Amino acid sequence: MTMLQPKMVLCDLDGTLVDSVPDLTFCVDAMMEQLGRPAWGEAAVRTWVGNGVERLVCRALIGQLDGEPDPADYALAYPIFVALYAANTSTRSVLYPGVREGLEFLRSAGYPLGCVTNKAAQFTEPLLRQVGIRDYFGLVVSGDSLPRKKPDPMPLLHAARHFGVAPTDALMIGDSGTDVKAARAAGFGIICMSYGYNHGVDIREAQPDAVIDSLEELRGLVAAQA
Ligand SMILES: O=C(O)COP(=O)(O)O
Ligand SMILES: [Mg+2]
Repeated sequence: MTMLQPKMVLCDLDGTLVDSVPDLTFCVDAMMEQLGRPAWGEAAVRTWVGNGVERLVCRALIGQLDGEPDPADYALAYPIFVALYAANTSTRSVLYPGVREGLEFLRSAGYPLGCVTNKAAQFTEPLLRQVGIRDYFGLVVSGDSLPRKKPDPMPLLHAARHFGVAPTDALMIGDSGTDVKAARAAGFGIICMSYGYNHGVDIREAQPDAVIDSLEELRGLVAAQA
């Protein structure tokens, strides 16, 4: 692959920068326990992350990716989950290896950086601060910051406008088909991490422009800003 020369880089959060599944699993399982129902464990929860907190709660209630829970079950479960995750946003969550080095490289190479996640803002901001990477980002767009979230292109296009960059000059780094769809719809380039959450499916099937194993590999893929 030839060196990319974007003018802005946006990073997804869960499964790209932070392995948040240990906290999300703890909260899903504690919620299920409070509801008097069996826990799911990390392997199941890992396949359910990526479309925001509401969908995660729905999936835990029905035990699968697609479909809707009973509205009364959801009304009971959602506030329980939110309270649990507010108290366990970063207790067990860690940066993936190479993330800090990758962000350092992008910053020193002169890129405006944004974080675009489907996680609700009340959790995104503390998580970024608590894992020590909030200051890399000139803009953070959460799942509830705008009327539509990924896979809609809206949050990506909002970030491009914010930084005054044409979508065709923008690069998204993600881990899921949701990120690939949003990037394609926005006209961005898209590189995916091999290690993230994509509902148990190999991200190569979504055909991003490249798949990498560590954010540090960006050194060999994107050029410094002129
Ligand atoms: O599903 C979520 O809450 C967040 O997922 P994302 O950071 O990968 O967009
Ligand atoms: Mg993700």
